[in-house]
Amino acid sequence: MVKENFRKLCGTQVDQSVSVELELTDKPNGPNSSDAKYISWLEEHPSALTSFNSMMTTMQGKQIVVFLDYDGTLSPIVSDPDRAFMSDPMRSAVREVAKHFPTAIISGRSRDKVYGFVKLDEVYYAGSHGMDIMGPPLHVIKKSYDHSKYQTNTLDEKGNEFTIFQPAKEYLPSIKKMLKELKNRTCDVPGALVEDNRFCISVHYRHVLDEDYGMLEEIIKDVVLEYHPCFHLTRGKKVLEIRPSIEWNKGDALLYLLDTLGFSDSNNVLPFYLGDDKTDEDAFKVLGSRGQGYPIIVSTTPRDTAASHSLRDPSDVMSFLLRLARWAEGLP
Ligand SMILES: O=P(O)(O)OC[C@H]1O[C@H](O[C@H]2O[C@H](CO)[C@@H](O)[C@H](O)[C@H]2O)[C@H](O)[C@@H](O)[C@@H]1O
Repeated sequence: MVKENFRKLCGTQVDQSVSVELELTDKPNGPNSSDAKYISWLEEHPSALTSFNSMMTTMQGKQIVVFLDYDGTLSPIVSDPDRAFMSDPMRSAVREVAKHFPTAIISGRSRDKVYGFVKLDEVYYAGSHGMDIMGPPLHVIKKSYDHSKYQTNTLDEKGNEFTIFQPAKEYLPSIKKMLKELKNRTCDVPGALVEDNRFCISVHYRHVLDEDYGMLEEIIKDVVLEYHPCFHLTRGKKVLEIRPSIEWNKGDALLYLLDTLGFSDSNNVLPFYLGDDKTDEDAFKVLGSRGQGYPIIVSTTPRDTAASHSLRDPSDVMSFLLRLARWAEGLP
């Protein structure tokens, strides 16, 4: 019964890191079958580097806005989540892009943690899968978004004005309780790591032995069921994430930021969204349904995706950002 409920909570989502592993080891048609699959997938999701010039032909007269995921996009996936540092060259590339175009980072991490990794004041940040947004000050731009209940205008330490938008504010007391409970109950599962992402919680199992995984899953589903239906569970790369059950995801965060930047109904905006994980698919779909911009998936393996284009890894992402910045300067 509990298991059934747990399946309901998780939906039919598949842990992509698991499917990637299967893909790499299961090569029924010989050693090159995964390469062949990747090549045919590339035909449907061409590289944003090789398609760069043709993409740019649609840019004329349009305002580019750049949205970036963090883990797996601006920083490679590493075994210790606290050490997913951004390289200096990547930081420079993001800084270059942000000089020319409004740029935002939308991550599952807490906003403070992403800022701690990126350390750039010239970009906007949306943490907790978009449930904690630091965006442009609302009084200076056209505002068509009515979420004043969750918005506050404020100043940063340097006196810059900005707006904080937190649509899951009222869930904070429950999240704190869950966090404590999860930390207490998982401390006997070797390798399990509970990460506080402020408006959501990640439980990492990358270092949990296969034989202990079931026990960890049982603990998490017990805790989530206690708070169900106010919270639900989603899956990422070797991580289970507990999130408030509000209708708000990275796609909504993208729309909110476009709106606060003054582009809610504009046909003259061209958003790029670069991301590697399932949660980024919500943003890809939003761009698809607006029929605007370029959703770009970062992946070395073929994946089911709503993205139109692809990049292989963070190093490709860096090349793409530098190319975009050069294009803005009128350089080839
Ligand atoms: O939306 P994102 O910025 O992509 O954040 C999603 C999750 O990323 C982090 O976990 C993932 O990256 C870790 C570091 O490379 C890796 O160790 C882990 O296995 C991955 O799942 C982050 O720690 C999570 O809290 C985010 O939700």
